[in-house]
Amino acid sequence: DPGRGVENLVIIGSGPAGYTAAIYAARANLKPVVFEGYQVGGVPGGQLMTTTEVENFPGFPDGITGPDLMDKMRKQAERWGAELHQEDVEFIDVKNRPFVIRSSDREVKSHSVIIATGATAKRLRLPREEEFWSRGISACAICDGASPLYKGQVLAVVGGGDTATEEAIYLTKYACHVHLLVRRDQLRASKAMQDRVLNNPNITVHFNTEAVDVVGNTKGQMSGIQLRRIDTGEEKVLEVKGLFYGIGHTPNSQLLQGQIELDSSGYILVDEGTAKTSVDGVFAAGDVQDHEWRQAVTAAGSGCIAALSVERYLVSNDLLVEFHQPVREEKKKEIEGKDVEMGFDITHTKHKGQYALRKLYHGSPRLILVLYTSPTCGPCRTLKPILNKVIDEYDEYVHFVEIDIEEDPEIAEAAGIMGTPCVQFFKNKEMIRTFSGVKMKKEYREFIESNK
Ligand SMILES: Cc1cc2nc3c(=O)[nH]c(=O)nc-3n(C[C@H](O)[C@H](O)[C@H](O)COP(=O)(O)OP(=O)(O)OC[C@H]3O[C@@H](n4cnc5c(N)ncnc54)[C@H](O)[C@@H]3O)c2cc1C
Repeated sequence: DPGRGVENLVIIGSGPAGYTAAIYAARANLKPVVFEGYQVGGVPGGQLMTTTEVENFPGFPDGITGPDLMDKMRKQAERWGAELHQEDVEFIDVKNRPFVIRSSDREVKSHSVIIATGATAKRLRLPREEEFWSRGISACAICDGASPLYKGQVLAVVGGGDTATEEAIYLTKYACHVHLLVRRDQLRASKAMQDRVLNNPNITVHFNTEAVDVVGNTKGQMSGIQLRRIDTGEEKVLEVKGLFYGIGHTPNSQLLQGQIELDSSGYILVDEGTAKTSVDGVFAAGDVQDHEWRQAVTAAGSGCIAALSVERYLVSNDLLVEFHQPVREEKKKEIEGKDVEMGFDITHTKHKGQYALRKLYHGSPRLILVLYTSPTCGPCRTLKPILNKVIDEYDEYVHFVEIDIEEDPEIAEAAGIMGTPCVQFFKNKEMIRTFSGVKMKKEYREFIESNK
């Protein structure tokens, strides 16, 4: 209990900036408390959880997937004693001291704060966007591209920058053709990405074109996009089965509005070359204060600067309480592929693969929770430990099966899975509820509680 109930440092965010700050601060024995986020500003691990290969982060000559890189950063922060909570910060007061930071589950007082909340993908706000969200419209090609809904179909991506071009190229792995819809008469993406898109026969680029709305068929499925030419005003329907957004990001600084200085777009203002915000003791790192470079390595670098600045700040204000880490408990083993190969046993609660699902579907007297995942889906990695915890609480009441939709595509298709992660509950051979995406722990708990 350093400082009698007041922490040295709270870090908000768990992208490269947040975890790097956590590693440095934990190594300096500050025992930082990290709010990793959960839903409001993106998943724990941040934006790299939504990408496949990261080929420009130093130290990985053969590249590394975004989720693997973030797993490593998280483990490194945990190893040095950072206290991690997968919760969104809902309220912060940096006008009074000590600062107060509150999530759904706890309130923490702290002498210093690092804001590393990154940025969130923008939406187009089309009239029928909500109706088709996750049922045809997605903001994450990497998470949803492999789903049966999009495989072998004609798809569209909106945007003209690096995100949109990367998504269009990625989707050609699964789609039969990809249309790239660009409002301007040119691409904003880097020259290398432009060349890859323009030379790809499976991508058609539509310049001066905007999406006006989504079109559905009589079965309620998405069947196309209403397009408008910016230059002529001409409208037409482009037949596609999926629409992916790649139109940039909004800084996650809403929590700080009215408390520290932000620029007109909402980016946190810091003194040039430092992590110092307009409030002494509050520091900012990563994309939430950087609209220019927006890279994993620059975010990590600024996280390092922020943590070192916090240490100096605490020392110079005589606030630092050193904390020496206790030995940590070993973590519970998660299910692995080999558990499946070792044979099916209905007395076990956790299973994997279609064989186990079929056996349980026909033979389990319990509520069955099926988690559909895909290998490149970052949010799936966020959800797994959360579900694991909830399943442990209801051990004898539920059976759990994980289905990888790339390994078992026919199961995913039969179940109508349109994106990952997706959770379905079955009881007495009937599907009784679907949860798409990552939900709050309490939503799964409440559903199990009332249906166990
Ligand atoms: C598709 C894609 C591919 C990319 N590929 C590369 C690449 O190859 N190389 C590269 O260098 N960069 C790449 N980038 C850019 C890179 O991901 C970002 O620059 C970097 O992740 C920014 O890190 P960050 O720590 O500032 O924020 P983020 O990664 O955005 O993380 C923000 C964190 O804050 C948390 N958060 C937000 N609000 C709250 C709240 N209220 N309470 C608690 N937590 C909160 C979120 O949950 C998240 O954990 C890519 C980005 C995208 C979208």
